[in-house]
Amino acid sequence: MTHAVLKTVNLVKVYSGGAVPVHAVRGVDLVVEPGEFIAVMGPSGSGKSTLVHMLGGLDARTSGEIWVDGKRADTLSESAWALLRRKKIGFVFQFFNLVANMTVTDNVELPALLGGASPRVARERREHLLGALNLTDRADASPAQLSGGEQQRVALARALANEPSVLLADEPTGNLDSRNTRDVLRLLSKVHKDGQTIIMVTHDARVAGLADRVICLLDGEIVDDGRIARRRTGTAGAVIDLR
Ligand SMILES: Nc1ncnc2c1ncn2[C@@H]1O[C@H](COP(=O)(O)OP(=O)(O)OP(=O)(O)O)[C@@H](O)[C@H]1O
Repeated sequence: MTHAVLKTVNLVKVYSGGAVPVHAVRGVDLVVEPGEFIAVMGPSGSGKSTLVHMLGGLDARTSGEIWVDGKRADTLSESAWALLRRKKIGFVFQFFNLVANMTVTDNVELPALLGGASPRVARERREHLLGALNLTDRADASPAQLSGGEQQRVALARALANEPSVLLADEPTGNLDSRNTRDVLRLLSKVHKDGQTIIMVTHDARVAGLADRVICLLDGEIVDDGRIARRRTGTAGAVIDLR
């Protein structure tokens, strides 16, 4: 029997720094099976980013449990979380968050090296990813020399360099024009077909149409959780035309 890639039990986040506590996530129970592509939707302020950040250990939970690859994660120290993240979790954000003074090559190799890969393995993965993402000729560029779409593709390569158990994406196309959005979605769809588990926050119903399961949050609670029937071809690209 396979175990869940990610699991939460009664996960809660309260931001209590301000005058009034904000209950951002209220008791979320979630099981993510290997290979699922989940879109997280819901209105602004419904807790999407908070939930996904907690799943990756970027935001501490207030109470509840988080399990990553069958291991309890919410009780880990910050440094142990960082280690787990390097090995198991890839992140892509709306703003690309590349290291400005490093080349594309170094941006992509760094997480693999930090995750314990040998220089040879890091180089091989980088070559493969940049090739797959059509970025080989940009390998020596710095982020400032790249378009937004190219930067997001580099961010995707970086997030995948560790061969993570799960890719967490927070509005990955939120800052892109329609052509670059299509390119990034095509890539997400491709890695999903290759077996990558993905959880993606999006406001865009067309983007969510790529996923095979859509979770809707409202006021920090899951109010809908539905699997989308795939076409007979087995592709999930039923809503956005990725050709
Ligand atoms: N660091 C913080 N301190 C206090 N409150 C916060 C913090 N981060 C988020 N919040 C609040 O938590 C709630 C959930 O925010 P969150 O960003 O997770 O929602 P979201 O669904 O991702 O919104 P959006 O679609 O606008 O990005 C909101 O009320 C927000 O104002």
